Amino acid sequence: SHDWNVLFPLTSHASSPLSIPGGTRQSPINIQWRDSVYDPFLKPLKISYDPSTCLHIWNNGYSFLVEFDDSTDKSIIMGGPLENQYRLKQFHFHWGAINEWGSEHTVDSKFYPAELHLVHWNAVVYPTFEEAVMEGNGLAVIGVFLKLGKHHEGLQTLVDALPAIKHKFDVFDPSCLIPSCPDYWTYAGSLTTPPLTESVTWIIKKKPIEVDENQVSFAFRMLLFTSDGEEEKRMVDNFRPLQPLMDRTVRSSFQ
Ligand SMILES: NS(=O)(=O)c1c(F)cccc1F
Ligand SMILES: [Zn+2]
Repeated sequence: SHDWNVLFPLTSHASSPLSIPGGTRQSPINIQWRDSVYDPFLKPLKISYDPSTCLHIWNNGYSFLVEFDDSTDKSIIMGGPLENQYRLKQFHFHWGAINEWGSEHTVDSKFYPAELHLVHWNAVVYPTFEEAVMEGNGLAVIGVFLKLGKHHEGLQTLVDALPAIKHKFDVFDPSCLIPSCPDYWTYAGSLTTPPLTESVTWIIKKKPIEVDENQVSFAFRMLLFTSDGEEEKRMVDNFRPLQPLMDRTVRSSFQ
């Protein structure tokens, strides 16, 4: 796994004291189910995505991501622990070389073979994604665990596009990758890749989605970290090590 625990000489913005990685709210973390605190004031998460905002899928050398047109409020989430609505920018996955590990977050120290992150930014308060990345309430990421089980139709659409990685999509509705069970945990955290800024309200769904062996192994593990012509390095184990909980409480939307 990549250890992004490197300290960056990040410029601090006069407008907002930037929390440097190695700070007090880093991600991912282990979610100890019995230590999570039910918060009755947490609202249900409201998700409304417009499939036509889907742009393309590409390999950024660290994961593969599907990017969305975030120039309007067509694909947004609101409610849950969030004070504003947040715009969908992209989703990506983290996975392991084998099915024993791969997720970034763990539940009672259990790893899942992969984890989906749907990245949203607070376009109500900040003019650009890049600025939101630097602010404590700038981002909201929905985390969904993947476990091995039956074939997942929605994911297959993505898997089919992977070989031709720079793939133009016409439409894709990422809500098909989110379990219908409304239960989630939430905590204040950070990006798990550079710049590791402490700007993420994490919303981790309690229920995993099921995908079959081939979808995880063929799809994710055929991707490469390297570009054409370089000596091939399979893209696996692209997850950050667990970070200390420090002075944080994980809240649950369920009892
Ligand atoms: N892994 S993560 O969801 O924290 C993440 C990234 F990888 C990249 C950009 C934003 C972001 F939020
Ligand atoms: Zn991620």
